[in-house]
Amino acid sequence: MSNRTLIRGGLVITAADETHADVLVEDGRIAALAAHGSTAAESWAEAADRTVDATGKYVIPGGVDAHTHMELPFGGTFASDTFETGTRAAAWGGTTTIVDFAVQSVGQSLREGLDAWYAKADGNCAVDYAFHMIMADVNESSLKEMDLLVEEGVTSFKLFMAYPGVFYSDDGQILRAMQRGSANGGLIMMHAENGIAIDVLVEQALARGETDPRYHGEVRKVLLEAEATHRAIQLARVAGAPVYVVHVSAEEAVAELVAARDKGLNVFGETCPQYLFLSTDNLAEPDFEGAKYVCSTPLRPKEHQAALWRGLRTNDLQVVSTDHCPFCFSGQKELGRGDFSKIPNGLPGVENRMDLLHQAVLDGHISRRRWIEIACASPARMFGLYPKKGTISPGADADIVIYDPGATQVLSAGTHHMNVDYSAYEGKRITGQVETVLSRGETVIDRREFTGRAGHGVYTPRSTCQYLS
Ligand SMILES: NC(=O)NCCC(=O)O
Ligand SMILES: [Zn+2]
Ligand SMILES: [Zn+2]
Repeated sequence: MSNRTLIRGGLVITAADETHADVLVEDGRIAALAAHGSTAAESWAEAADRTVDATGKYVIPGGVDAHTHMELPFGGTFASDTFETGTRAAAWGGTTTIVDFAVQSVGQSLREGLDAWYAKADGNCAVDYAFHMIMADVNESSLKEMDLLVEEGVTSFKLFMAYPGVFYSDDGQILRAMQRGSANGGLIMMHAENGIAIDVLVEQALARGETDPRYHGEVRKVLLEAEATHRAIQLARVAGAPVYVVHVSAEEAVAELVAARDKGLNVFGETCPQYLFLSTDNLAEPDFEGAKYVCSTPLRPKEHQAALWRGLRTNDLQVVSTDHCPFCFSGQKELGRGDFSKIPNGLPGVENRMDLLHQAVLDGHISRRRWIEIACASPARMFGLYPKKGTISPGADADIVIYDPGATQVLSAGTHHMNVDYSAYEGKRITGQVETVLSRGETVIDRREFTGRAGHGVYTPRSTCQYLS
């Protein structure tokens, strides 16, 4: 027997439309939409097993966070959210799909790395999940394996121009991976920073006794992000491949993307809430507090934010992901006391993205529909999940958030659900809050109570990029 939920009275917002409509959910999928009070909607009300009242609320697609690092090994420790805690926090924040990064270490096959990530996530997730593959060892054998992964639904590969000796690939390796991706449909995601030059500057800074967290931002220079972004784009052109630049933070890097896109190239960019809302002022906080804000690419001076917002409005940046990679201040960030280069890189944020971007709507940076586009629809299209994920339309998975646009909240480690002992946004006032969340029709947050379970979330294979022109 089928199971029917009716979501009544809300304003349905997708990337394309805003409509006053009721939404019928049947067996985990969206069955139909109809105007409030229409004959169809009234007939559903009689037949529904359950009705959710969304009067005065937004009815939006569940968020798609295309950049998370649950349990990532980094700098001698592990990101503090497991798939269980991290996906539960994602649900609390209105995100119903994450795309996490499986890691190939040097000397490993892609298969070994990917299987390890399947095992970490299996049976533990509260919301649906998929994987990108980090390639740390591009060689004949791993290049061949890319074809198999694309067939299996792992259709994107992150390469690093940074972190020599850990994840770094040289230009020849990058070109080869791009050529392979061009042939098999895999999308190359690029961490664009000149890591060789950065390591020289790190060594020189430490030799001068510059050990505080703020020097992390000073050595990872804007020019070295812009140079790497430019180089990544030129390599992609040579390979005839698209490229997606992750965690863009600098105005000069945005300019490289704009110039390439103006030429009609399939060059894409993602930024993250930390670059939109935080700055080098945070990195400079005294008493080692700046360590909470150490990530790469680094936070930039506030003046860069305008270019990021503009890029999001003009679609020169298509996606906002979190790069959620939490490390506790106590015991983890502290590994870098006396040497900023030993601070594990990454910020928590999977729970905060939808709210921060709603605040950006209220602050006039983006429209409501653009909020849904950059947080739900575009990441789904970019990574082959659309329209199953990222929208509210018949046939799509019933991943739905009832969002209260008038509720107020204060972000804090005292109330968040991420497994980390600080909030990067401590004390920030937000208007808007997730009220209820459905994941494939199951209620995982019910009027601000967690009703989900580890194991509800399923692995979701992806098709290739749906964003190419
Ligand atoms: N971004 C960051 O600082 N940590 C996670 C790893 C990466 O995305 O480069
Ligand atoms: Zn990165
Ligand atoms: Zn990352």
